[in-house]
Amino acid sequence: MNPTLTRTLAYFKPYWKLLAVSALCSAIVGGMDGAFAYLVEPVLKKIFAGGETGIFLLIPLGIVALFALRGLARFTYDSTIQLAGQKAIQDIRNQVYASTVRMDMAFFTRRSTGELMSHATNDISTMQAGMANVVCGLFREILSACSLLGVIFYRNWQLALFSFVVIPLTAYPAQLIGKKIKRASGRSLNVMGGLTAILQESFSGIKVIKAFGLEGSAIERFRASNRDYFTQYRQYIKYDAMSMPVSETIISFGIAAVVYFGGSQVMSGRMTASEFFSFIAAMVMVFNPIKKLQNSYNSLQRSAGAAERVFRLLDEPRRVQERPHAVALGRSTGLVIFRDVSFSYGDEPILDGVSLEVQPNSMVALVGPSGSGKSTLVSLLPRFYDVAGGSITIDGYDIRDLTLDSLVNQIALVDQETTLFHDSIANNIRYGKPHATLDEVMEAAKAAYAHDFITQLPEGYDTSIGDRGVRLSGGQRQRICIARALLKNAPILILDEATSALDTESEQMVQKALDNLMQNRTTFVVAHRLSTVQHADSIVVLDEGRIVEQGTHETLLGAGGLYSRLHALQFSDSSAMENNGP
Ligand SMILES: Nc1ncnc2c1ncn2[C@@H]1O[C@H](COP(=O)(O)OP(=O)(O)OP(=O)(O)O)[C@@H](O)[C@H]1O
Repeated sequence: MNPTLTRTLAYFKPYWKLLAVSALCSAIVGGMDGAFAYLVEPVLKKIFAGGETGIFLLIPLGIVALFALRGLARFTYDSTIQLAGQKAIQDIRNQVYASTVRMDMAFFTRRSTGELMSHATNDISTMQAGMANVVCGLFREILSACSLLGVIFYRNWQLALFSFVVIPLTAYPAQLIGKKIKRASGRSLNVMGGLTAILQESFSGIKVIKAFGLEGSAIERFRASNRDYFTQYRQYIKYDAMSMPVSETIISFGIAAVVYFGGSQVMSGRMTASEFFSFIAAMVMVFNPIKKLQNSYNSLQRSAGAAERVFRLLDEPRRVQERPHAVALGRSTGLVIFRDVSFSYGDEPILDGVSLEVQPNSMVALVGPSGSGKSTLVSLLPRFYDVAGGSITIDGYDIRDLTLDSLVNQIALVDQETTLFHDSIANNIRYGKPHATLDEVMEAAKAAYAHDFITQLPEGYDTSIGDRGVRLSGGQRQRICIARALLKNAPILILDEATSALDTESEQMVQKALDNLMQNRTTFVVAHRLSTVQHADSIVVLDEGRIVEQGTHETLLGAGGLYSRLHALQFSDSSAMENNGP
């Protein structure tokens, strides 16, 4: 069996009881199709023979009873199989989300958000449609076809053999068309990924689009992508619509031949008329499940394309992995050592031979020109990426030998993105410690200078924020992020340009909050504005991925190197701004 199909079907395993019930009911439905065709013969015989009024009256009652039983079986069959299908799809969707969220950062920089969203929504819906169609339809149609074929062969095996010479003729074009559908549908889904990416980008960047008056070109870009999707989908429609008429036309030749030969057998007395009717009834009925099986095949091809994409995502190797016997580190002292660390995102080396020892509870500032590798260096500490050479240790443990959970517990991060989720303020702060009490949340908010503005909001700590919630200023958002980090109370803190997006007034407030946060922690500060890091225990100057200077503000100024040049540049900038100011 096709490995994608085998893997998809494996998701049904936990729901085998539902499948068993549905299989039983589908056996009843399928078997009854054969019974109906078989009964045509004795019923017609009785009618044509005439006389037995009692039995004659029982026939309509029997028909109603059989249909009622078949209806009940079909209802149970349909509802149980759909339930199993939904449960399996739910598991796949959960697995796709969990495995995507757990991927390393390199994975997310390689793919667009829209593309990932498309996997979790469009691809899984397509898989769902295919699976419902196939798993729901396959078993019943096969049974139904088998029982009807039984009747056909029982009634007249020579005529049956003759009839079925034409049936394999339908298989070849059906298979050919099915393959084309798979290719066309795979392409249309790829374009759908692009479409979702444009939607996601333009809605999240709507401010820039408006500010630059780019609505027109955004609409044109979307239109072009939408047109592409339509073109691809048109291919799919064409093949899908073609498959049925082609096979039906081929089948009609067979039916004509069967009627001719069967009719001549009746006329020559080798078969009774009621046997012939029973044969024809079964023959007419058998094309229905066969056609449905062919539809299921097309649907299967389409969903196999989507399933392959979903499985490819699930199989994507995770570059950052937990080692088999990883150590769960308790609260560390915060001693961090980088030894001869090198790193690159692609071919270009980004960090080269970086060695740095950071003492517990000290503050180290990383400064240097844009692109010198400051953010990259700190992103290696929580293992957003793994070093290419050298090592990083916390309390003497190589971070790659620690469990991922215990490593993450050592580190709190505050960056300029101030990511808040669509949830209450209290719960946003709780991301730092999921089971924190409201008192703990408030204490953290007070230390982060956020308590006062939070209590002035309409619903205080229960106010909803994030994408669809109340609007907060950059400084307020940042203070909530700081409260979150305070609540986490990790021994190591990373501040990556935490104040660079703020104006001077809110920066002062955030700086006070940060001062509280930095107490008794090893702190890495990535900063553009040198004024914010003058009091750091150690200032590390990076240039083109190497440490070129290290020392305190005073010693570095005295040394007259890159730091003093950057400082002079910023100092002249700020005095120029003051001179030109209002
Ligand atoms: N996800 C990524 N994929 C590929 N290259 C990257 C990625 N992130 C950063 N880079 C590259 O790595 C280099 C160092 O970037 P990094 O952000 O670490 O520098 P930085 O000193 O923090 O810069 P800035 O001060 O402008 O934030 C740059 O050349 C950048 O283009």
